[in-house]
Amino acid sequence: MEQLIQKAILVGVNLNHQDDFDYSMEELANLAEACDIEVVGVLTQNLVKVNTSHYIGTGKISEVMALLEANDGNLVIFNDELSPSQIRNLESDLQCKVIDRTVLILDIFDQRAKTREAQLQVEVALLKYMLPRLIGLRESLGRQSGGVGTKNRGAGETRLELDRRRIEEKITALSKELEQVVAHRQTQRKQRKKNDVPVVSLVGYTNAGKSTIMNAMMEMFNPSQEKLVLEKDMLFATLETSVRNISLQDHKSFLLTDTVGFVSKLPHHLIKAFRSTLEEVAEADLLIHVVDFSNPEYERHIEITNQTLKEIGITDIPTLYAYNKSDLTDHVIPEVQGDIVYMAAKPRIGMNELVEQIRSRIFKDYIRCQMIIPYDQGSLVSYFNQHANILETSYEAEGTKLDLECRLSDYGKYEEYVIDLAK
Ligand SMILES: Nc1nc2c(ncn2[C@@H]2O[C@H](COP(=O)(O)OP(=O)(O)OP(=O)(O)O)[C@@H](O)[C@H]2O)c(=O)[nH]1
Ligand SMILES: [Mg+2]
Repeated sequence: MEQLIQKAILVGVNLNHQDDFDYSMEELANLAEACDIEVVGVLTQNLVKVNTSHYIGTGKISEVMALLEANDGNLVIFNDELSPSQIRNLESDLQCKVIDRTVLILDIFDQRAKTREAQLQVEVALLKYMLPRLIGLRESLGRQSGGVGTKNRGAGETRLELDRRRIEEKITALSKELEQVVAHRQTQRKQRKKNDVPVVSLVGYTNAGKSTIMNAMMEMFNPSQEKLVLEKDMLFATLETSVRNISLQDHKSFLLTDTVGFVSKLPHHLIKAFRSTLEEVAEADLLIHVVDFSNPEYERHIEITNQTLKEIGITDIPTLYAYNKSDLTDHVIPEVQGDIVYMAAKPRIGMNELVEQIRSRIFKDYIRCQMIIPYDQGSLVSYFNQHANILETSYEAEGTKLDLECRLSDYGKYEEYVIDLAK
């Protein structure tokens, strides 16, 4: 473990006046903070085209150097992914460690990953990020030793070739292990699917309040049964998908999943690595897109989240928007406007409204009917008591008479006992 306090200069290039540039620099500072790095200076440059050798213009290099010296900095963080040769050139000119946004995000994920699956996913992403950088290094060594082509391998080159092979083998081994973990989870998921319970997934930008909503729901509908999930004021508090059963008062139930949040410029390898985690989301019947409505940039967050969802192939799942943290705004809460619920999960305002909106969207396949269940089928009555909304129970000569709302599939199964459809 490195004990040295990291003091960083952030460097950003604003290519052709991107309107989200300032915001992405602010976010870079938050990412650094999440890695326990102190930001001691920021430098930006407007460019029409990046400088292939150093990313920033060579004139700017001395400015970075001056900032490093003046602030005792020992690290430079670039807002965009750098090529292997750019990192090399910058490090040799600046005489200090240079990293990019991608490494920062990978590092946060690496620190936070707790389950084996998340750890494997992050490790694969890290190795995949390293691989081309290693090859870049090999190319430069090859050039130095004057070797061209593959016949004339220098000693250094061979070693790197070995390193490269080792990394590739490791990626293969880890990917295999990951596949097994994923297969296991898929079996569990299939099992759940068979039970015919709707799945609702919380999605959204990191720190929007997804885990807080999950916990609030559990408090309301699943008090003692299962563990709460971690909610914390930091980026990427949640990395693994948790699934909890939410059973409403009328015994209609659904599964609620909480998962990793998104951020702009999420490294491609990472999105790919987390695809299996996000498969849960892909199979949801309803998405709750959680938005930090108190964040001035909330519209941008919505856009980035939708874009990321699209990248993992999620486009046509009905979506409800939870405009969370509205307690920090002037907006009246709770309020429902179409697909938007203005609410605040932390002080528990608008939770009932949110649940009502979920309910009206996912329990469409319920049917109201009356049944008479013979007295020798007592277990069926208790089944319905647990899995249906019983509106009235009375005892007739032929059996127990239930006026109930039950799942269509149960209705089909026990149609022989139905005496009347909805009144
Ligand atoms: N004021 C206020 N704070 C909230 C509200 N909901 C959540 N928070 C706080 O916001 C922070 C982030 O909440 P989380 O639930 O961890 O957010 P998340 O979306 O799960 O974040 P990641 O797991 O990092 O993607 C925590 O400090 C919460 O206490 C709210 O309605 N109002
Ligand atoms: Mg969370």
